[in-house]
Amino acid sequence: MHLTVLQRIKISFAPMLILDGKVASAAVKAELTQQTATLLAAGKRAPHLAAILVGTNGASETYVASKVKNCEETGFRSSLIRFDENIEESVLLQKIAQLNTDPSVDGILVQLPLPKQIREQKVIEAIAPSKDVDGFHPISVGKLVQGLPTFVPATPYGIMLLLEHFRIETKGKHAVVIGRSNIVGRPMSILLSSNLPQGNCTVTICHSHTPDIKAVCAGADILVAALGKPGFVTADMIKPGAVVIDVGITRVADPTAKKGFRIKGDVAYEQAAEKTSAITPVPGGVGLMTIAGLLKNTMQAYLTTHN
Ligand SMILES: NC(=O)C1=CN([C@@H]2O[C@H](COP(=O)(O)OP(=O)(O)OC[C@H]3O[C@@H](n4cnc5c(N)ncnc54)[C@H](OP(=O)(O)O)[C@@H]3O)[C@@H](O)[C@H]2O)C=CC1
Ligand SMILES: Nc1nc(=O)c2c([nH]1)NC[C@@H]1CN(c3ccc(C(=O)N[C@@H](CCC(=O)O)C(=O)O)cc3)C=[N+]21
Repeated sequence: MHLTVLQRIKISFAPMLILDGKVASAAVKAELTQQTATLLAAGKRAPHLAAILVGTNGASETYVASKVKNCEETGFRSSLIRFDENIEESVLLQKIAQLNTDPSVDGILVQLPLPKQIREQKVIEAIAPSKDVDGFHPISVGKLVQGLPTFVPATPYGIMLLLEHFRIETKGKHAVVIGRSNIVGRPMSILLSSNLPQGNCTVTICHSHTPDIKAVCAGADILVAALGKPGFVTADMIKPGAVVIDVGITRVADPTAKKGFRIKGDVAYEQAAEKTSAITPVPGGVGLMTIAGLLKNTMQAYLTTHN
């Protein structure tokens, strides 16, 4: 059934809320910009993020460029270190070792995915945990699981910040996370089940072996889709009034679009939105919060070594 916006407002308790990543990330960035200005006024240096990009993957280029731009907007220093697609693993590990001991660098990020000849796990474990602003190092993950202060992976961290910004009540709710990757689904499930203000959910985590995933999702008060299958979540999988967080970012060819592609989320937005109480748009939702989470981690890395 297709309803106009006005009809929807009339039949629901409250109008559907768009969880706008532009608005929430701007609030996070404004706070960080203020903090940086205070540091500079006190004669201290700005936080410094070093981002490493291997090869010329189009999407990775876009994300890293955006991270660097956001650093600049916040008054942070950033260094973009580029390597050829064919570099040897040892060269990358050597660079990381150098950044680990460079006192002018607070955070180190190696953009994933990496080319085949490089073992991702080796790279993740080479980063000093004190500079691990992606939160992918096993020490960071272990602390997260134990509920200890640490760097939280930027995407789930950004989602927690988004929920906080829009004052979404999570306590006692049933959250379903689709996807169990180390960078999104798994840490997301840990945060939602933690006793943080935006946690205290009962969490179900789904993956490619989950039977009857539609029914599981339809039981969710909070549904996080992070599987990378455009339009996977359809209206029949949504409990009326649910909060839906769409993490998916897939480039789908579209000759009518300016760049020749369009970005699609994991949720069939139009049909889903009619049933939700709140939903994130793609683009303009979780992606922007990921960058906000990364910037917050970089400030935290700076403060722990400068205070
Ligand atoms: N907005 C942002 O800031 C970010 C967006 N992303 C996007 O989020 C999406 C997920 O990323 P990422 O976690 O890295 O992806 P991965 O490919 O690493 O993980 C996908 C997960 O989804 C599960 N999955 C795949 N197909 C199905 C299915 N049909 N039913 C149930 N589960 C399924 C997989 O299960 P199994 O483990 O069994 O294979 C896996 O656990 C991508 O679109 C990515 O581009 C990623 C990072 C940041
Ligand atoms: N070491 C590492 N850390 C990461 O955090 C990491 C990574 N590797 N590899 C890839 C994923 C993906 N990711 C995104 C970041 C920003 C947007 C983003 O800014 N999205 C905007 C724009 C989207 C666009 O125009 O492409 C939006 O959704 O509105 C999206 C996705 C970080 N990741």
